[in-house]
Amino acid sequence: MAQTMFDKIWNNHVITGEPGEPQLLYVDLQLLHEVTSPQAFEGLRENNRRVRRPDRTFATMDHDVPTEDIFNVKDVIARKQMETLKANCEEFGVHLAPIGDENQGIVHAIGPQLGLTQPGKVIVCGDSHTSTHGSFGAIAFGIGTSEVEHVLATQTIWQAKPKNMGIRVHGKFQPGVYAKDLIMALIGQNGVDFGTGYAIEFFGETIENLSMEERMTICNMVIEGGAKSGIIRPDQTTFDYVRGREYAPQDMDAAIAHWQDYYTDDESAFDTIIDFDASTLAPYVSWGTNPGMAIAIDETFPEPKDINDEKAYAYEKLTPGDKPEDIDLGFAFIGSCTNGRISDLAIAAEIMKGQHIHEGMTTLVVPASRAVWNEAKQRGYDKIFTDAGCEFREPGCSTCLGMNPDRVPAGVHCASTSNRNFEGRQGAGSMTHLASPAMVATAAINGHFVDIRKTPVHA
Ligand SMILES: CC(C)[C@H](C(=O)O)[C@@H](O)C(=O)O
Ligand code: SF4
Repeated sequence: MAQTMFDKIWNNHVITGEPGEPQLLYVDLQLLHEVTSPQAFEGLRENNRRVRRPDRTFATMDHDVPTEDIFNVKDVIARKQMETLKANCEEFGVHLAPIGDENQGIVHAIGPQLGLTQPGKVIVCGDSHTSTHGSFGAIAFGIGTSEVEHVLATQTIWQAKPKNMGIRVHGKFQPGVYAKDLIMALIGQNGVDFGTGYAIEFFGETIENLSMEERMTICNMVIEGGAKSGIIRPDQTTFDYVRGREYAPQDMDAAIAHWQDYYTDDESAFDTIIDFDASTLAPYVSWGTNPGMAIAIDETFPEPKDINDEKAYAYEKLTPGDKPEDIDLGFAFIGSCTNGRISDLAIAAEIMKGQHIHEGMTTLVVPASRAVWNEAKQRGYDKIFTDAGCEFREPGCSTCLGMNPDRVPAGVHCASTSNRNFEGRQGAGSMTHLASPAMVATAAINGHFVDIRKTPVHA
């Protein structure tokens, strides 16, 4: 029977258990952050256990980082979580990239950047956007804190195998359309649960032509469409990205040969397939309180179809029939594990160069990692952003969620490159509108969204 890449990597990691039932998988890499690891370490301590493979475990700090003044953690809970992570990593011998460290950053940015994220691996983290790492041709998914403890203790995890969905994408993006729009459109058109029970492999010419960073954006958000994982076949783009990174395989040629063993046999291996034409895709903007409530920039807000839509309109203070241009923005956020990498900042910088953000707008540009921060400074983006009236911050999750001081005030609409627009996500009473970095940068300048296909600047 034909097998997908997901099936093959899965089968190669099964330790015990029958097909069709939960199986025990070997875990190649566990990433940790300060929010979901404290109880897991506490559990180890209580049971007098150690970390089974510290060399396959890597920790960083991201969610709680105060990006304006990183060493001045005023919030008591945040400080406690970070101090606890540091103490736990010391006690259990786990490598930690703390605040200020060259390798620190959002956990889903640093895995790829360090070469820890590789094709063929099973990668877990106590964080839902772990799906990001699947863009390298790995099985990657988020787990709960009790599972974090299980993996720390045993380097294994019990899992029921999801079904396989293939999303075949063809056609070239119009200028001003990006990977973010592709994944937002898939969720906007198919709903926040279309992927439930599935691992999704993205393939086709459009995907093959994307950079690794764009592929990461797509897999990052599959979880918002309900999927367990996203996965993309590793190719030359992947190999070139991994090669030479700190934790990359010593013998890349042997590794590449091995990774190619995992390729999906043929399309009959998928339980279901969706076709998507990228050539007619427009930039997307979310209007509501989940990522499925999103439309193309040239559409109008839909009539509410259920009570959830009605509630979303009431929360967002928007009216069906209005357009994304009508949203009166007060805040813009460029960052997060979805769109806080160097190529995202490059696009935003290109647009912001010589421009100024709209009067009354607050705009935060927050690199996903220290390495991105360094690179952005080297390229002079920090100056472009500050000259344009933005704040260029230190790396962390920042305004993606209100766990640190970078919050959107109540009643303010925020154009955001992040991945979730839930009620209060960016601060109590804040209203989030998800979009690509180019859309958000342009919106910051205009004070409202515009159809960037009609503006001259596209990076
Ligand atoms: C804090 C963490 C558990 C959470 C997640 O799992 O995704 C966060 O990263 C998020 O994006 O909401
Ligand atoms: S950047 Fe946002 S989505 Fe990503 S890990 Fe941090 S809080 Fe979660």
